[in-house]
Amino acid sequence: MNHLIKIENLEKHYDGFSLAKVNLAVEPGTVVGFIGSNGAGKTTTIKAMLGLIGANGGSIELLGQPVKVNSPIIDQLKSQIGIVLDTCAFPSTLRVKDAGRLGRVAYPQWDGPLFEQLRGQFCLPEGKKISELSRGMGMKLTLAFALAHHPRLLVLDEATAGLDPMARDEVLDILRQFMEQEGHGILMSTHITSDLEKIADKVMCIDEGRIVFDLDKDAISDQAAIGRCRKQDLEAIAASGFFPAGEMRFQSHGFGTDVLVPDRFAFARQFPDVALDRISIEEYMTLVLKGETR
Ligand SMILES: Nc1ncnc2c1ncn2[C@@H]1O[C@H](COP(=O)(O)OP(=O)(O)OP(=O)(O)O)[C@@H](O)[C@H]1O
Repeated sequence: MNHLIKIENLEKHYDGFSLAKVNLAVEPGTVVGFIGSNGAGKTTTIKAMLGLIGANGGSIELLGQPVKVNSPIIDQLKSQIGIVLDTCAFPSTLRVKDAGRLGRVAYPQWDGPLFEQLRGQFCLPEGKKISELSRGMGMKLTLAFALAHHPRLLVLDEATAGLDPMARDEVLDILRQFMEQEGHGILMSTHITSDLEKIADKVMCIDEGRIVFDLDKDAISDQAAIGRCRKQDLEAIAASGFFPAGEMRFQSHGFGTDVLVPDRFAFARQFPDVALDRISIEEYMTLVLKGETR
């Protein structure tokens, strides 16, 4: 199968920060959520992937083509990739309707009626200047622009940040429609992990420039859990050898200790008296990034 995105061993060094051999893949038919704390390396990965900044090592393939910084191949691929970065990409003096004109010039397969439909759906007045749009409206305009040239791949960096909950649901519906078409895929970086609960197939987490987990969402939503432990439960679990040494992750709080349980079924067989709750992506990430280990 041809990957839409295939990054292997990507390295990028800044003063005080490095991307350390990042691997990332997006296959056709999948939505990959890319999460991590502020400054973890999401935007750096995305920019290097799109050839907007140079990399110090590794390989990048977009739609099966090798990519390097400023490579002309990016221009050729541009028509097949919709990009929404975390800022509105249009000059501030432009009006909303001018964005449609730009699209017509930039993309041979530009779909004016689709742009108009999305503009209406997103309540973007055609006469408004870009400088007069709210942050959320700017993101909606960029998304409409990205979708109206019928890309196969969407790359979204914090694209739903700044949108109210109803607008986010609307955008997620549009992304679902986009995914109904064969061969399409999305890479979306976000801090709003509840959006990923609704739409992602895979979730990748980066921390200090390293990928710390790369999982099918079902491995979190269906397979994993939080064990709600008392002190004596924690000791019994630690002593049992259920988790290899150093791989039990937990966080203590006033009411007891939460343990990250990767396989709820195996855990329940061995510790039937420990209460298990479903785990959200956010809780999973917090336990991996902030939990103690034993
Ligand atoms: N042009 C640059 N020069 C030097 N350091 C940079 C540059 N761009 C980013 N960095 C550093 O790289 C690190 C990763 O930043 P990046 O923007 O990739 O994080 P992020 O995961 O997207 O964060 P956020 O969630 O806050 O958007 C940070 O420490 C940042 O300061």
